[in-house]
Amino acid sequence: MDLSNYIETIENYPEDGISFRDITPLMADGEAYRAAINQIVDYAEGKKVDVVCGPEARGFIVGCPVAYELGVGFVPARKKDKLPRETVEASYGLEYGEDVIQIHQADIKEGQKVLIVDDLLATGGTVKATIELVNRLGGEVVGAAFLIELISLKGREKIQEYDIFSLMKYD
Ligand SMILES: O=P(O)(O)OC[C@H]1O[C@H](OP(=O)(O)OP(=O)(O)O)[C@H](O)[C@@H]1O
Ligand SMILES: Nc1ncnc2[nH]cnc12
Repeated sequence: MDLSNYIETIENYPEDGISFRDITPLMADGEAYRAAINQIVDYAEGKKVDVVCGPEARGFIVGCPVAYELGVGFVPARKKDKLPRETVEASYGLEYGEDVIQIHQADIKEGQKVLIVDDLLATGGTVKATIELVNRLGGEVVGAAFLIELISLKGREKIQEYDIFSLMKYD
């Protein structure tokens, strides 16, 4: 199954010059969604993952079913002021704009093996900030998995010391 058939490209969204890669057609198709999740689960097998961590919002859509299939928990990295308990936070830049994400301090335990999952790797700002938070809490990042990687934005270079997996590559 060619999963790229389920990705729509919208030019000049949300800003001029951005080619937005929309994953919602893939999510809307049960077979394609399952195939994509299963490929990330296959990648994660053998890594002894204790917990999956995914950034809001699209990281939840991809990360939660991966965690469920692996039989482990899911830790949300949320945009600022959405989490009610004590948090750690990091700010970051992305392809369009900047943001702050937070993780509950209590959600990652010292020594846990953490798999980061998101829909898309662009500049790498989001995943780098997420990794930084996991590391600060004593977690060990064992990999980062994405549906889509935007090669020309070189996000991979920001996290080159980590094991990175992506299902589909675009310029
Ligand atoms: O590699 P980067 O340059 O950091 O870009 C990738 C991030 O951008 C998108 O999230 P966005 O912040 O747009 O939030 P959303 O998931 O809530 O739409 C996407 O889901 C990734 O998390
Ligand atoms: N080009 C893009 N398409 C979809 N989501 C994105 N997040 C950051 N850049 C993106």
